[in-house]
Amino acid sequence: MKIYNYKDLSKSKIEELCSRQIEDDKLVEERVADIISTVKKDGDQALFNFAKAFDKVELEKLFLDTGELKAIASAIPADAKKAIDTAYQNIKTFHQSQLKTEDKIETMPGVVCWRESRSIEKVGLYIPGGTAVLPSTFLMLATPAIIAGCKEIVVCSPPQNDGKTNCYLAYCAVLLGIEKVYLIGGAQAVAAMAFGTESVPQVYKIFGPGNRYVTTAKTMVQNKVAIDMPAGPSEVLVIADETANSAFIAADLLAQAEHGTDSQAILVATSEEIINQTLKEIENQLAILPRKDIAAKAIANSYAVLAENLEQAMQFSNEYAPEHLILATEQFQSLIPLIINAGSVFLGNFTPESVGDYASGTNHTLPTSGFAKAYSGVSTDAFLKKITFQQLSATGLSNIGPTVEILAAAEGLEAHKNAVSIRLNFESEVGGPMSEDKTT
Ligand SMILES: NC(=O)c1ccc[n+]([C@@H]2O[C@H](COP(=O)([O-])OP(=O)(O)OC[C@H]3O[C@@H](n4cnc5c(N)ncnc54)[C@H](O)[C@@H]3O)[C@@H](O)[C@H]2O)c1
Ligand SMILES: N[C@H](CO)Cc1c[nH]c[nH+]1
Ligand SMILES: [Zn+2]
Repeated sequence: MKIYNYKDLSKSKIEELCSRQIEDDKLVEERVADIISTVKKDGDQALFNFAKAFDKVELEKLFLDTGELKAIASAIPADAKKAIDTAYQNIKTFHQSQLKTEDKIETMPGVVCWRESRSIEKVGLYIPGGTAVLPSTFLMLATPAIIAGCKEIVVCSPPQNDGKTNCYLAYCAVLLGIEKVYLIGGAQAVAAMAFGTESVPQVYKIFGPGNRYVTTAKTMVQNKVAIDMPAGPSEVLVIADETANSAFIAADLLAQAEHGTDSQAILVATSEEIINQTLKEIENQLAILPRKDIAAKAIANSYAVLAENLEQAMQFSNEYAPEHLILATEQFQSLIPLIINAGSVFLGNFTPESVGDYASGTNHTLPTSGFAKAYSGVSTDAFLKKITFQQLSATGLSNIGPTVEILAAAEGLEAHKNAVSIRLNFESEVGGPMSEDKTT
């Protein structure tokens, strides 16, 4: 892990450090474009072929049904079942609290405007399953989809070596009442949900994290379907001062590093000692990790920055716009107002990022690659559309009508003007403002 001194960093070096560009990005784009067009052309057959090529399994069918899911789920150990149930309850409680009805607003006398939510009818959820199967992602995506009231929920996850999925993922399906899990991974899963195949229903919006193939595919199908956001390889940025614990910081950095070799684990500290101690801790903790090779590569591609103070550290963090931001300092309260860009924030020395990954209740599907500058993480809102309504009484129309007539004339759109004038004239013909105002 390289160490930089913030005061020596030029603007262009900061930009380079904050960019998540990888050399073979172009190659991935070409491959993904090819996968998408093959799925569009060959449908199910392409999915069988890609499962063989990328997941090394010959599938007999592309999905597991309820009976199969129940049978697989029955192998789940009791403690895991209990842990999933607890995580589910917290995620449900937090996401249910996001359902809000908005007030009706009278913008002028007799002019009433409001918004109502409607669920997106057909949604597709991608559950990663390449380097690790992530049943936690199933909870994070399906729970808000169900709360929002989505009618059709299509779930895809890569097949495992036995051509099935594991008992944890199957248990989530049973718990959530999802009747089918499609055994499709990578860009081909995204293409299948975007365009539909003989077996896979087409959806209106695709959700879920994934590796570079999945994320690139999501960005490429956006002229056909909506997507939640680019949620690619995991990343964490830890801001630390002398009140932090270097063993805790190392553990948090390694937690995201073990997701994949392209994960990013960034430390921005106000003390050289904390950086050096953390690097030592990383070495110690790496040694005992089963996925040490993956984590070590991700750590090697990551870096530390020495900042003069916490405000400067925050400045770097806002430029980086991390998926996860950990404020490993007793001073975290004063930093909260300074946060501009971050997916999800973990406050103080006793809030490990892993709690948000699994069970605190917040969603772990979050923007990466700097997209936290513009996107939010998945929430119940992401599964809803907000439809605006307006209703005018006769008084309302006479109050607002002349304004609209003038604006329509200014744009040279006579028919727009007339849609107002015809009503105002009708009113004056029948004798002044229409008798009864029926504004809701
Ligand atoms: N941002 C978030 O919210 C968030 C949340 C959870 C996980 N993640 C990230 O999701 C990612 C999961 O990645 P993963 O690989 O473990 O699982 P994945 O399910 O995203 O990808 C596995 C699939 O990738 C495809 N693939 C693999 N190699 C390929 C190749 N050479 N060419 C074409 N396709 C190929 C295969 O079809 C395979 O099924 C990790 O990077 C993790 O950090 C992000
Ligand atoms: N850290 C991931 C989001 O970047 C989410 C996750 C799932 N399981 C463990 N972690
Ligand atoms: Zn994680």
